[in-house]
Amino acid sequence: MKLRVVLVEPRYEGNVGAVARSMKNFGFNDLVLVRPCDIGSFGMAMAAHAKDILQSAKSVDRLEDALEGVNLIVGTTGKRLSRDHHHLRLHLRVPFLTPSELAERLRDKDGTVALLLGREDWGLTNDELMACDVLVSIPTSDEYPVMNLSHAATVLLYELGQVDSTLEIRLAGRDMLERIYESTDHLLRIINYPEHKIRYVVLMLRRIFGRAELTEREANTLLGVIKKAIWKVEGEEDQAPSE
Ligand SMILES: C[S@@+](CC[C@H](N)C(=O)[O-])C[C@H]1O[C@@H](n2cnc3c(N)ncnc32)[C@H](O)[C@@H]1O
Repeated sequence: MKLRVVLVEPRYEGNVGAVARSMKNFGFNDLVLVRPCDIGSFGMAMAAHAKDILQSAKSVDRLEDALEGVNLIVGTTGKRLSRDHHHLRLHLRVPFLTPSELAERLRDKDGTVALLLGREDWGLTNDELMACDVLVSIPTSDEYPVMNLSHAATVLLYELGQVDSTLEIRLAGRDMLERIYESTDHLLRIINYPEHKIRYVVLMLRRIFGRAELTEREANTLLGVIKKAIWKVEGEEDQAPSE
């Protein structure tokens, strides 16, 4: 398992430096910053012996660019009991894990996992959280659940640093998953599935497959089955006598 830490619009250079330091402490080095604040001497000082990670961090304008080549997107939040998050949990059934549960799930998996950490003031938006395959929340006190960005990163990196990846099973790439969703959409259309339900079914598939952490082999098999069904329906349409 390879880990990419993605900080979304960090506002304080000290936090960015402290995250870089923790990354090096636990053996990670892939840091991507989405529209970050300027990072000057204070940020560098906070990075201490991890200045190299800060210097090689990639800055991008769009979250999508930070997720290039990623197999699994993990979102983080301290606000786990709000109504909005209940919505995410109940309706979309995005799994809500503790850091050690996440580490357990990633054991023996091969692929790139993006760990998304949010803004110091707002965290991650609901749309950003909804785009995640898995959500993680560090169990903290109900009285004050929200941690400092770099402290939260440290707890998560500690757990992910313990993940044993000796027997690696390759996770499906997101491009392969996108092909499954597109093909399913196409298949539903050609069998005249009710138009208004198609979007919902495809969204549901996204959630199910997001939770399932499909391997490359499983995704390939599924795509093969869907393609075969499309081919069959289209073949029969071609052969049907015209009216
Ligand atoms: C200061 S917090 C964001 C505060 C914002 N008001 C909120 O509640 O989302 C900054 C980031 O730290 C991480 N974070 C803070 N507390 C956390 C917790 N208990 N579990 C997981 N991540 C946490 C999340 O990435 C969050 O977006």
